[in-house]
Amino acid sequence: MARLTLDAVTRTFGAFHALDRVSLDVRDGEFLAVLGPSGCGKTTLLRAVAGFEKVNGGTIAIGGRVVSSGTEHVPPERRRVGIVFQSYALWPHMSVAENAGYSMRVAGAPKEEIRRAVAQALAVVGLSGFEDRMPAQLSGGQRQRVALARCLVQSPALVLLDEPLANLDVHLRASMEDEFADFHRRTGSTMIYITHDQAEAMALADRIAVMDEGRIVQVASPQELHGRPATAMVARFIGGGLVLPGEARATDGDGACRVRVLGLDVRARCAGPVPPGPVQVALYPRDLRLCGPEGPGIDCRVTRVVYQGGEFRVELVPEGAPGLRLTLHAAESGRPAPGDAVRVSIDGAWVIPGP
Ligand SMILES: Nc1ncnc2c1ncn2[C@@H]1O[C@H](COP(=O)(O)OP(=O)(O)OP(=O)(O)O)[C@@H](O)[C@H]1O
Repeated sequence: MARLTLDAVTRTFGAFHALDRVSLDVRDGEFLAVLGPSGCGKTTLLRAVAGFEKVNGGTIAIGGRVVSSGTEHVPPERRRVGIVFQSYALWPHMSVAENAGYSMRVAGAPKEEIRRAVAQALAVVGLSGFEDRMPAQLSGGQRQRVALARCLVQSPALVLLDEPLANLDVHLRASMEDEFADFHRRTGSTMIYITHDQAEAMALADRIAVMDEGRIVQVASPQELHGRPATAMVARFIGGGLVLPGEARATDGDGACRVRVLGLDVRARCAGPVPPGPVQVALYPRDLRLCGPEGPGIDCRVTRVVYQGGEFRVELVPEGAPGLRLTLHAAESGRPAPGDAVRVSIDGAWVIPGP
C-alpha cells in the first residue's frame, strides 16, 4: 500500500487545461473521494495517476517514487495501480475465476499460485463458490465484486475506482457502498474514488477533494465541506448553498462576524478576520426559519412545499427580490401552504473566504 502525491500536475489538450496545477496528498491507507461536476477533470486525473495519460508538468509519486513528470513516464503496468471501472470491463467469455486471475495468467504465474490468489480475492469480496460462473450469470453488484477481486489479485499499491456504482440501481448502490467500505477496511488499500455523486462520496470517504475546471478547490472532510466551503462553487455544489452578495460590517472574533445580507444584519461564521466591505455569503436551508411578523425578517411568498423524509422542504420567493429562490425546512406542524405570505429570519450564514 502506498501514499500518492501529486505536485502541480498539469495536463493540457491544445490550449485547454484539463488539469491545472493539481496538488494532492493521499495518505497511505486513506479512502479519498474526488468529487466534481461533469467535465471538471476527474477522469483525466485518474488516467494520469494510472499512467494512461502523460502529464505536461508537475510530478506524480506513488509510494515515494516519481511515476510521472514532464520528462518521466512509468508505463501503467509498472505502477501497481488497480482500477475498477464503471463498466466492470469483465471478459464475457471467461469464468469468474478466469476473469479474476487474468493479469497473473498474462504475467505467466504458475497455475497453483493463480488458483490460490484468486480463491483468496474471491473470499474477500464474498464470492467464494462462484469460480465457474460466467459474467452473464451474475447480478450487477456481483460483477462489480468480480472486478474488485481482479483488482485485488494484482496486489496493487493503490486502487482507483472510476464511478464504480454508476450503472447500479439505488438499492444495490447502497449495499455496494457498504462493500467498498468493507473492502477498504479488510485490505487497508489506499483508495481514490471518483464520483459526481456527493451522497456516495460523503458515505464512503474520510476526505473529499472537490474539483472544478481542472483544479482542486478544496480537500476536506464531508462536515467541513458542508460547514466551511472554501469557494462559492463548493458552497453551491455541496449541500445546495445559496451564494449571495453581502457587506461585512465587523469581525467579532472566535470565527464570527457581522454581515448585511438581503437587507438584514446577520451574525455569520467566517474563516478568519473579515475586513469591512463586499463579501460572498453562503446561506443553507438550515440557516433560514419561519418567524413572526414582529422581528427582523424577509417577507416572502411560498411557492412550493414538498414532503422530504420526515420534514417539509419549503420553497419561497422574497417579495423584494422575485428572481431569488430560498429554501428552508419545516416540521409538519406549522408548515405553510403554497401561496402563503410568510416572514423568514436568517439565523446563520458563512462568509466564503475564497473566490
Ligand atoms: N483526449 C482529450 N482531448 C481533448 N479534450 C479532452 C480529452 N480528454 C478529456 N478532455 C477534456 O478535458 C475535460 C475534462 O474531462 P474529464 O473526462 O476528465 O472530465 P470528468 O470530470 O471525468 O467528466 P465526467 O464526470 O463527465 O466523466 C473535458 O472538458 C474534456 O472534454
